Amino acid sequence: MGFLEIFGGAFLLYYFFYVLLWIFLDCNFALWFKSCFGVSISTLRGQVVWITGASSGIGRALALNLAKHGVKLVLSARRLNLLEEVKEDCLFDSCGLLSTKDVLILPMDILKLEEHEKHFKKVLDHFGRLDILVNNAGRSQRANWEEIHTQVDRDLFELDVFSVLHLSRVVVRYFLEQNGGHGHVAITSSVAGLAYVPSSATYCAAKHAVNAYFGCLVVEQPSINVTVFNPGPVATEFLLEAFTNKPDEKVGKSIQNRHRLTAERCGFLFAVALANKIELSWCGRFPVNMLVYISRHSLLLNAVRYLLTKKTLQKIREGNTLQKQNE
Ligand SMILES: NC(=O)c1ccc[n+]([C@@H]2O[C@H](COP(=O)([O-])OP(=O)(O)OC[C@H]3O[C@@H](n4cnc5c(N)ncnc54)[C@H](O)[C@@H]3O)[C@@H](O)[C@H]2O)c1
Repeated sequence: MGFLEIFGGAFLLYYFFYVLLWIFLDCNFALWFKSCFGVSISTLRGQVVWITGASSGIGRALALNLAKHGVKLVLSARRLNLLEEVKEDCLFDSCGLLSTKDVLILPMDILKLEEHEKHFKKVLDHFGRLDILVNNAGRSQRANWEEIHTQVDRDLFELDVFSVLHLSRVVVRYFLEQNGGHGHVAITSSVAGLAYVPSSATYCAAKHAVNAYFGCLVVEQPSINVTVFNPGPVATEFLLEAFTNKPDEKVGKSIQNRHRLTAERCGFLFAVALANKIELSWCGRFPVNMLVYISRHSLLLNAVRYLLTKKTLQKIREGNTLQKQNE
C-alpha cells in the first residue's frame, strides 16, 4: 500500500469519526467525554460560584445543577422575585447540602458598572471569598444587518461585552492580588461567537469579542482558569428580551422550542465544563454541533457556505420554528 492510500484511508477514517460525532453528540467531543469520564460536578462542593443572569434560562439551570452538588451560590439578576424563586428551587434540589445562608441573592443591573465593586464587596463580606464568576447575563438579537441602528450596536456591546469585561476585571484583580493568583472566570458565550449566523450581526460580533477577550486572558494569565461556554439554540425565553434593529425595542416573543437543547441539559453541560475547567466548549442539537465543527475547518466551511442558504441557516438557528416576522 502506497503513502497516498494510507493517507487517504486515515483521512476518511478521521472524517467518518467526525461525522459520527456530529450526528450523535449534542456537544463537542471533549465536553461529552468529560461529562461521562471526567471529574464529577461534586468536586466543586463548598466552592462559591457567582452567576449573573441567574433569574431564568441557562443561568437558572446552571444554578440548579450546581446546587444539587452542594456548591454555594451568589445569584444575580435584576428581578428579585425570580431570584427568590430560584433560591428556593436551589435549596430544594440540594437535598440538604445547602442551607439558606449558602445561597446569596444579590440583585444587580450589570449595566451599572459603577456598582460592580460594591456588589463584589457584598459577596466577599458574606462568604469571605469567591471561587468562580460566571458571566451569564446577556441579550440576543434579531435584525437585518443593514438596518441595525448604531445605538443598538452600542447598547448590545454595553451589556454583552463591556459590563462582562468590567465585572470580570474587578474579580480577576481580586484573584491575582488577594487569592494567590488563582481563580476561575466563565462566560456564557454562544455558537454565534464561534461561527457567523444571520439576523444577529451585533450579537454575533459581541460574542466573538468576548471570546477573543477571554482567549487573551488565557494566554496572559495562565494561573486563572477560563471557561468559554458556547451554547447553540437553547429552549429559554431569551427572545422576549432580545434586541432588534431599533434602540429600546425588544423582539418580545416566545419561541416554540421544538428543536432546541433544553436549558436543563445546557446547565448540566456548563457545570461539567466548570468542574473540568474546560477552556472552550460548545453544545447544541444536530446540526448545530456539526456546523460548529465545520466552521472550525475552513475548507469545509467554504463548501457549506455555498450549500446552505441564509433561510436554512436561519431555520437551524431558530430550532426549525421560524416565526413569521423572522422569515
Ligand atoms: N437561549 C439561547 O438559545 C442561547 C444560546 C447561546 C447563548 N445564550 C446566552 O446565554 C445567556 C443567558 O441567556 P438565556 O437564553 O438564559 O436567556 P434569559 O433571557 O432567560 O436569561 C438572561 C438573563 O440575563 C439577565 N439580564 C439581562 N440584562 C441584564 C442586566 N442589565 N443586568 C442584570 N441581568 C441582566 C436576565 O435577567 C436573565 O436572568 C446570554 O448571555 C445569552 O447570550 C443563549
